Amino acid sequence: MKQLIINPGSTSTKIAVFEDESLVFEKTLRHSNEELSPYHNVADQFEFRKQLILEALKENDIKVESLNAVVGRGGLLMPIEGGTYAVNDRLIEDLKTNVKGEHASNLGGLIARSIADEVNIPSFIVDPVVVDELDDVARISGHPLFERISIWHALNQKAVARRAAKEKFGKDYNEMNFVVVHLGGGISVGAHKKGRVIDVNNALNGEGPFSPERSGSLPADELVRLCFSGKYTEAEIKKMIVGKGGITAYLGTNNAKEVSERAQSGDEKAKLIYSAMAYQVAKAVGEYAVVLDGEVDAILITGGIAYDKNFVQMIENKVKFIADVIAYPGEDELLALAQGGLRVLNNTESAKEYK
Ligand SMILES: Nc1ncnc2c1ncn2[C@@H]1O[C@H](COP(=O)(O)OP(=O)(O)OP(=O)(O)O)[C@@H](O)[C@H]1O
Ligand SMILES: CCCC(=O)O
Repeated sequence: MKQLIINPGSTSTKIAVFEDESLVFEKTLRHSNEELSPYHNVADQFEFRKQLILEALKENDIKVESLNAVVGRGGLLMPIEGGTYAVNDRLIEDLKTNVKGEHASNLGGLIARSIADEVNIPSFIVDPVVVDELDDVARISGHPLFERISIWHALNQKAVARRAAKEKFGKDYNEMNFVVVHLGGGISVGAHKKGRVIDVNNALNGEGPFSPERSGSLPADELVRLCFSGKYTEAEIKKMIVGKGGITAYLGTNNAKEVSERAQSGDEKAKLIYSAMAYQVAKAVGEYAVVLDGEVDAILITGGIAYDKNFVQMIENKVKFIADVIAYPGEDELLALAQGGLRVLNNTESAKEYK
């Protein structure tokens, strides 16, 4: 079975073609702040990203007609259990209307369906960012008007945790306790207890460590003051939290690799901010280790920034007293999406219906 896989992230669109589980072709289409800045919202990037994908397929002589399915990473939907979902009209409607807000992965389902429909093949999404397995106690925020919700890098965190369980421990994911850290354009840290993620920072709505383009948790009183200062619109303040927060706000770039290089070549501000990001991630690891009652089999660090050994080392120095740190740079998301689609195409699983 040949599938096109589409994984739109905040700063990139990763694509691949798999023949069953074998990779035929893979490409990361990177999008700089400058390229994305003309688009007012994520949905406006639909045509831009779709055309880049079609061009990449053409350049590599892959015909859309040769595909059996298209799988996209989705999306900010209603909270749902994990699994593979057929992209139905309801799902498209919710992605188009941003039912739970804007997110790059909303484009995954939209572009997958659009390409698949042209050649009459099925389209799917797998383990979207809204997979919700929180313990009830973790939902309590501190005020009844605010409920904590689960928005995180579910697909990659789970794929990496399954891989570590199998490769490093020879066990099933459901037997293990891990703290998993995803370091991408956004950062999420999750407590995986016997196959369920019982607590995780909402990486999209101002919780947890800051990241290349998100502020993470901010001092609440200061934030309220800013909101009522009359200096900023609601949209501008939201952008300070997601899109133009974190490293982007401090250093004017969302490129952590560039910041790492600047830090190493003597830029003191870059060094301070980059170290502060590692410091906040390490603090979060400690927090989620407590969620697991200190029973942590390993700390897994993944995502694009995990390619930076110095950054991983900064975290490891602070958390190695908890458990061993294992780095999985990049991500297993493309394969995880392909496997999700394949389970349905091979009839080992039925596609779930999004209602
Ligand atoms: N060798 C490296 N050293 C430091 N940072 C790196 C390195 N390679 C990639 N990165 C950084 O990783 C970040 C992108 O990570 P990733 O590709 O996981 O994010 P994304 O898919 O765009 O967003 P998200 O993971 O939040 O959905 C960028 O800031 C990039 O500069
Ligand atoms: C929080 C879900 C994934 C992301 O936006 O980085």
